[in-house]
Amino acid sequence: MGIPEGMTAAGRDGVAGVVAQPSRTVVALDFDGTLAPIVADPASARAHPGAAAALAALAPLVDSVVVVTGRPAAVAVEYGGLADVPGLERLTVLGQYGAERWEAATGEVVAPEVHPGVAGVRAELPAALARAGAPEGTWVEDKGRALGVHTRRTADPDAALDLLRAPLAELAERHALIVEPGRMVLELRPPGVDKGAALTGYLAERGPGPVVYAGDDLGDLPAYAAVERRRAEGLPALLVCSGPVTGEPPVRELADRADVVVPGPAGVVELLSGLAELIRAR
Ligand SMILES: O=P(O)(O)OC[C@H]1O[C@H](O[C@H]2O[C@H](CO)[C@@H](O)[C@H](O)[C@H]2O)[C@H](O)[C@@H](O)[C@@H]1O
Repeated sequence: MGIPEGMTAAGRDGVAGVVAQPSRTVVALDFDGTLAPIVADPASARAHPGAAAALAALAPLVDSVVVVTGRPAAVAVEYGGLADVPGLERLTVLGQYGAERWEAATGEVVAPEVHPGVAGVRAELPAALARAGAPEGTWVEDKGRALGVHTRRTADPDAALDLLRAPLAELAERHALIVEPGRMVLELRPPGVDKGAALTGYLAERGPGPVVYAGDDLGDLPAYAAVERRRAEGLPALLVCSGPVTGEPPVRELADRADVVVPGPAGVVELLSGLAELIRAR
């Protein structure tokens, strides 16, 4: 059975709600650290080998499945192997914290104009990193409408983050961007969107019903808050924290608010499979 022990009472209510009303249930999932194991090189990240199959088994049983990610939507689709998968014909991917939207039905990404501040940050970032003394291994991920500064491959990733936080905040602010902190990364991105707004907008489209959300990082906290608001309205919900399997500590704020902490993407895949099993067995 893929439903882990030790879930909160509210989480058990969430599971019961999903099983009672699958056709009204939205299943929302983060990508890196939740569907895809964390790896040192962001370009090498790929979904857990069982992820697409678990999603494809669950999707026809529920209202909808949506991936809500900081990645560009097209990148999550590619790294997730999520295009042209039987069972995932209705999949939605909300990328760049909700700024982009990809639908399996069209295979296209819809997104607004790139924020003008991104070009300025892109131009100034190398000099800003040099001035700040960014250690060897600091790596910039250019996501088109945002830039991520990764420290995972430096000798001391946390110290590197501490060193870079203030200079990157100053650079972002001068170009009207914000800094989104994550697991060994500081992302300079436009304000006005986050996973909470993205998920709230998506849930409003789908109507009232149970919701499952799984995430692993600070950027998932606004989505947790969106789910907690639904729960306060009396709708069943299940909050899942995908705990790190890399040796790093879990994101405490997330683990403390989750109904259950599972061991990384393998645990998420098992839980999704367990939900599908329970729905089919009802
Ligand atoms: O919202 P997510 O799907 O969780 O995306 C958040 C960021 O994830 C990626 O970085 C993280 O995963 C990398 C690959 O495992 C890892 O090397 C890095 O340390 C993590 O922070 C991605 O590179 C970013 O673009 C996403 O915004």
